[in-house]
Amino acid sequence: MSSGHSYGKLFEGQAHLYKLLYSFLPSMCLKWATDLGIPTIIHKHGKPITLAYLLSALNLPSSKTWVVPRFMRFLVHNGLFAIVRVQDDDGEEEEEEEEEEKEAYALTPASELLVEGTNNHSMSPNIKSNLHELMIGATLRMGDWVRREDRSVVETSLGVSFWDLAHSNPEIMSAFNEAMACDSQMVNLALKDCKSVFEGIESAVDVGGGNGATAKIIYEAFPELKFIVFDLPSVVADLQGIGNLSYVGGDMFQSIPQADAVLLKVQHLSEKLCQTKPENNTNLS
Ligand SMILES: C[S@@+](CC[C@H](N)C(=O)[O-])C[C@H]1O[C@@H](n2cnc3c(N)ncnc32)[C@H](O)[C@@H]1O
Repeated sequence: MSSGHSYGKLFEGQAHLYKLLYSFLPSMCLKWATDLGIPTIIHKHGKPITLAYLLSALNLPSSKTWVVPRFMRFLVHNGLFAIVRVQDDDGEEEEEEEEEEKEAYALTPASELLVEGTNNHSMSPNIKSNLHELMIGATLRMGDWVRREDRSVVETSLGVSFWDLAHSNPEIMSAFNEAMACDSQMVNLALKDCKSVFEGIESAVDVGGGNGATAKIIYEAFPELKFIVFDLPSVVADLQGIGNLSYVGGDMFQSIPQADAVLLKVQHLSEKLCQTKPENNTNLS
């Protein structure tokens, strides 16, 4: 070969390529488990769930049940679930037979964060929004995006920016806001241990604060704090402040309101960066 790599190295390179090629599979299986509500099923079961119970809760066509143990094992390998041994209680009628140990699927800390309906820090809206087919479809167009003048891959893929898409499509906007809000609920957990961070501060601004989910959590803990949620005018237009919590519209790349502390939790920074030339990004450092 002209590059000079030995055949042995090229075989290793092929294995590495396959690894990169299929590295989207953990994400897709994460979406599969979230869409089917498997973390919630396990949680409601109240203990690790055997395959038989899981299949009965999922109620899939019989032609598809073979998928479940394979995907579950893959997700166990990736840390989303754990396998434990339990006494056989799979509900099948086995009269007077000795109880047998079976494998069962248990929640890990990661999948516990995907349980829906029982706590206020479920991350499943985040999974659904970030792995939405429109977003995944857009990332497939990165090659086209760099060849064109489009500001973002979403624009290359869909013809409009993500924000224009979201503002004209209530379903996308609400999925996005839910994703951001559930991520913000994690602040609740952090605040329990880190209250000192806000002590001694009289005012704060949450830049790109969305619908104020993070702000409300902090405001509840520190009602004396003058808290501004700063976001695009179209985002905050219909939002009502309360007490010391207020909403201000504007463009963070032009200016932001004065405050003692600035919060910047903008998960889609890459999207934003794709829309902003590097010399304008110094504000973000
Ligand atoms: C990923 S969301 C984060 C929302 C919130 N910080 C949270 O964590 O839940 C990014 C936010 O930045 C806002 N945003 C985008 N461009 C902005 C700009 N130029 N000025 C102010 N806010 C902007 C968006 O409207 C959106 O609400």
